[in-house]
Amino acid sequence: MIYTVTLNPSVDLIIEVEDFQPEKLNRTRREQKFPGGKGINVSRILHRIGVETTALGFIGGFTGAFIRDALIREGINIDFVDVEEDSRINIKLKSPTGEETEINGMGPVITDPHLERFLSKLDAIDREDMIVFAGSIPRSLPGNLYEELTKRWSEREIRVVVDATGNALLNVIKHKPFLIKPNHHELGELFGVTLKSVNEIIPYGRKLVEMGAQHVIVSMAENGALFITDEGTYLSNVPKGQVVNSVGAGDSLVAGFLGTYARTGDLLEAFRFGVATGSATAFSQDLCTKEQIEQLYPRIEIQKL
Ligand SMILES: Nc1ncnc2c1ncn2[C@@H]1O[C@H](COP(=O)(O)OP(=O)(O)OP(=O)(O)O)[C@@H](O)[C@H]1O
Ligand SMILES: O=P(O)(O)OC[C@@]1(O)O[C@H](CO)[C@@H](O)[C@@H]1O
Repeated sequence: MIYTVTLNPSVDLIIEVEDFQPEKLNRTRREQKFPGGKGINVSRILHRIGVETTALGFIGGFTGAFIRDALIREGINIDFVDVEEDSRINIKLKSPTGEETEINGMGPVITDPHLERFLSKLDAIDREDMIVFAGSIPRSLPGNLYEELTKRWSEREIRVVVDATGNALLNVIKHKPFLIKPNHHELGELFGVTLKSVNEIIPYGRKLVEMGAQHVIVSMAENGALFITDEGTYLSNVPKGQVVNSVGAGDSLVAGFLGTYARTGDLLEAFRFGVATGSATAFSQDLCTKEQIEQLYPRIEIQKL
């Protein structure tokens, strides 16, 4: 079982305007709503590729009901803690020229009893399972929550995956997470540098392995992705195509990787399938389907550097 944790799920409201004008009345010409949040996206993809998953986290109010109903309709196992306030709405504003602007909400207050209820659900996890902590930590929860949980589960030899930014990511690395997946901007931010070329990115990605991460994927959008382990560094291309909606592309990469690794135990195969999954989502309105991944998969090539 792959458990995903989304501490701050969202309704992702994707809106498209003809020609966005600040300080004017703008009208949408297309709108879509999806259950969102990084861990939830990982679970949605895992389910589509036939891997057992349960989505954990906190949901509340009418938006929480939308998220719950949408996931149940898709057949995804969920085990959320209910909170009193509404789950957030995250706005993804797209313009026809391809620019994407995001406004992510704060989310509901999570109290100590909510947190206790959530933590007790994690007791069910055992050695064969994996747990994915993905997305930002809401302000009402301790900022070191991922660190504490990664330490706890890694010590029990459970594979922990963390997709977060800044200190929430930096502080988990010493506890030897199975996988972390910063994009190249996030990697640069961790070290206070701006990284532009693959050659600049590689040494910083390797540092994360030296600091404790077992496997690191650095995604670089249309410039491919790097997979870095103790044993070596690998570069993947990405297929060329029309980006329709990149929201969730990074989460899809994580899900494709983990799902394939859980099935085959083959890290490079997992990386290749993961990249195909990320691109398939970038080229779709919603998250991608298994068929879309399989179409792109033959176009992905991995080379050892
Ligand atoms: N322009 C693109 N063309 C092809 N594939 C893409 C493109 N952009 C993203 N992808 C795919 O999505 C994966 C993740 O993209 P990216 O590096 O943008 O991660 P991210 O910033 O975590 O994503 P997001 O936050 O949008 O979910 C890439 O490795 C690639 O497979
Ligand atoms: O605010 P966070 O938790 O950092 O990110 C949340 C979010 O932007 O990430 C997902 C895409 O990766 C979206 O579904 C969701 O809206």
